[in-house]
Amino acid sequence: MHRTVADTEAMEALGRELGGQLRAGDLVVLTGPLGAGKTTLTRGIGDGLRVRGPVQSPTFVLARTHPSLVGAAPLVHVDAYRLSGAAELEDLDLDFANSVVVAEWGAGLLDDVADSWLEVVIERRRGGDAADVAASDDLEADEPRSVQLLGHGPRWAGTPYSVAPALGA
Ligand SMILES: Nc1ncnc2c1ncn2[C@@H]1O[C@H](COP(=O)(O)OP(=O)(O)OP(=O)(O)O)[C@@H](O)[C@H]1O
Ligand SMILES: [Mg+2]
Repeated sequence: MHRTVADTEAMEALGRELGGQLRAGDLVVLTGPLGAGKTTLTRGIGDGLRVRGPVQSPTFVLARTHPSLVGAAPLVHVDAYRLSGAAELEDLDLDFANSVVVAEWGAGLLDDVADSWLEVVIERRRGGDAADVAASDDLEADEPRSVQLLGHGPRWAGTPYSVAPALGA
C-alpha cells in the first residue's frame, strides 16, 4: 500500500493509525534515508500504542523500551543502523513475542528473525531537478514523503498491507 504523507503531523497521524493496529509479536522495519521521518513515524506509533514517551532518536542506546500506559505491549524502538550485525542484535535479547518492535534501518538485519514483518519504506519526494534538491536541504521543513507499507508473512495476509495476494483470491 502506498501513501503520500504531506507533513510532519501527517506522519505522526499515520503512526498513530498503525499503532492502533499493532500488537505483541509484531515487527515493523522502517527504511529510508537520514531525516526521512522514521523517528517521527515511530513517535506516532508510540502514541497509537499508548506507551510512555518520549520517543526520540535512540542515539546512545541501541534499543529503548517504552512501557505501555494501558497494560498492553511495550514498544521496543531499535536503532538497527548502529548495530554491527546479527550477533549484536542477538545480544540485545529482545523479547519479540511480548513487544511491538519498531526498528529504524532494520532491513536485511531483521527480516530473518521473524516470519512476518511490516516493512515501511519512506522516501522524500522530489523530482530529479537540481534546484529542488538544493531547496530541500532544510530537513526540518515540511515536505511530502512517499510511504510504502508492505506486509510480509502470515500476520499481514488478508490485510490491506499484505504484499501477497489473499489465499483463494
Ligand atoms: N512529511 C514529513 N514526514 C515526516 N517528517 C517530515 C516531513 N516533512 C518534514 N519532516 C521533518 O523531517 C524530519 C524527520 O526526522 P526524523 O528524525 O523523523 O527522521 P529519521 O528518518 O528518523 O532520521 P534518522 O535517519 O536520522 O534516524 C523532522 O524534522 C520532521 O519534522
Ligand atoms: Mg531516526
